[in-house]
This record gives sequence, C-alpha cells and structure tokens, in this order.
Amino acid sequence: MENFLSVHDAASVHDLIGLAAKIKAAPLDYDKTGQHKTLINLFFNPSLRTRLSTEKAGVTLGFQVITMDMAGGWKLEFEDGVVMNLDRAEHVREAAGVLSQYCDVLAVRSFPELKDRDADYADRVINAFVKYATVPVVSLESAIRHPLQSLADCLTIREHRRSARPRVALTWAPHPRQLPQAVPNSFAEWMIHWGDVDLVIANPEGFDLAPEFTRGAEVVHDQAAALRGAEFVYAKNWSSYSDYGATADLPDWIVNEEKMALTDDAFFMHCLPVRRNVIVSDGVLNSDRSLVLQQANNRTWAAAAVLAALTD
Ligand SMILES: NCCC[C@H](NC(=O)CCC(=O)O)C(=O)O
Ligand SMILES: NC(=O)OP(=O)(O)O
Repeated sequence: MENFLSVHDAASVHDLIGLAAKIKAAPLDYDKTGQHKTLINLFFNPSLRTRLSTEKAGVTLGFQVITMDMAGGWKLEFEDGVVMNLDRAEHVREAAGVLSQYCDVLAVRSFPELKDRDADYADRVINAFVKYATVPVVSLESAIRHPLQSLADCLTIREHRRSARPRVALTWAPHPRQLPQAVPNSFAEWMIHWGDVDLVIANPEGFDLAPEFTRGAEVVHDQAAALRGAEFVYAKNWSSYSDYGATADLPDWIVNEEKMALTDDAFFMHCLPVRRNVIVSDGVLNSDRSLVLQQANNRTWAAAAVLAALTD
C-alpha cells in the first residue's frame, strides 16, 4: 500500500480487516513493525480519538510518534505560483518536503470548509501532501473521507454481526452545526467495497450523498423503512451535498428507543463525538446495544493495520 486515503488504497478490504483483528488479538507480535521508524501526525482540526488511537497504534508497533497541532505551525499556502506576500508564511511544497525527512509515515487531518463544493471535493490539503511528500501519507479524516474510521467500523461490524450478510442502515440524524460528509461518504464506500453487508442509506430529501460514494446502495428518504429489519444502525449528521453545506432542522430524525424497536434488535453505531438527545437518545446510547466505545477501541487496531501495511 502506497498511501491510505480511501478504500481504493487497500489491496483487499477483507485482508486489511483481518490484519486489524490479528493485531488486536496479539499486539505484542507486532511490536517490532515500526522499529527505527517515525510517524508524524498533523492536525489542522480538533480530535480526541483519531489523535490518541493513532498515537497508541504507532507506539504499540514500536514507532516513534510525533504529533503536531497545526494551529501552532506556520499558516500554509497550497496554491502554486502565488506571490506569498499575505499571511501564509510557508508553502506546502517545502513543509511536506521537510516533514518527509523527519518521518517514515505522514498522517494528516484536514476538514472541508463547506463553502465551495468543488474546492472541498478536490481534497486539496491531503492531495498536496501526497504530491509533495516522499513518504506514505495517511488520511486522519480529509475533506471528503474518513477511512480509518470506516476500517474500524468494518471490524466492529465483523465482530458483532449475527448473520453472514447483515442489513446495515446508515441514517442521517439532526445536529445544530454544519458538518462534513466525510464520515458517511467513507462509511458507504467501505460497506459497498467490503461487500459483506446490505447497505441502506436513509436521509431527508436534499441530503443525498455524492453518488460516487453510494453507488450500489439503496437510498431512501423514509427513516423507518430503512431501520426495519436492520442489524446495525449507524447514525451521523451531514450537511447537504446538492445544496452544498446547507443544514436542516429536523429533530424527528433522532435515533431513539422507538426507532430502534423497528430494527432486528440492532446495534447502534456512531463515530463520536455525539450530541446526546439530538442525534441519539440517552436511552439508546446508554443501552447494551450501543457499540460506540467498541468502535473507538477499534480505531487503534485499524490504525495499526494501516501502519503495518504501509511499512511492510
Ligand atoms: N471525526 C469524527 C467526526 C468529526 C466531525 N464532527 C464534528 O465536527 C462534530 C462537532 C460537534 O458536534 O460540534 C464530522 O462530522 O466530520
Ligand atoms: N471519530 C473520530 O474521528 O473522533 P475524533 O474527531 O475525536 O478524532
């Protein structure tokens, strides 16, 4: 694997999930994988799980790990050929070149601005690091994808499924802020490429995800219809793709006990952080059907599998 930006970078989704499970079962067997190697994590946005699970994965495999919050670095220029006489002090070309001399794997988190769809969907920040770095680049959630989350979600579903081919319902849920499409884009893309589940996506009219991520899945605008018979319910808010960045005040899309009663005794999933009693009720989140902590745990093993595959 050259870089880890999307499901398309995995030679085999099954093998990568399998490797994550193997490392989870026997982490000490892999403690020399990153010996004499350095991982640098760059964050342009906040994080709890991604930062700490990726650091933990690196340390577990024997990497030296350096994490930098880019709020403390120079403001980077990403355009080529510009006269840099404003507030951006350093070009990504130099930054990526410098960092490549300090590490063996470079991981980057950079969210979208949710103003200009073409600019966000060009995934400019992560792609600039890929272009100018000379080491493998890992996405820690880019403008349009969150592949480490999705890999962890595949592992979590594999560990908890009751049938060989479970029905997985990804449902839009309410939120007070304008959020990216990265998590649901990536989740849909991984579920479809993995091929071990039947994916149904429920969202309000006007909130369909970009077709490039959902082709092969059923998309409905009736949440109850999607939840009926589901073995997993994955809730997430996202802002509109078609009316780019628009939000909607639809509190009835909350996932509560009444909605979960429509399912086949489903497990509840969310990537976290989650707004209680907005996205999901306390009752569902506190119940034994909630897998949110297991998902967060599996972030470590997903990151470990990716680091191992990149440095193999
Ligand atoms: N990394 C997982 C989710 C990150 C981000 N969520 C957020 O920004 C939620 C913040 C809030 O609830 O205010 C998102 O949706 O892509
Ligand atoms: N799920 C996830 O990526 O969480 P953080 O934003 O806290 O890293």
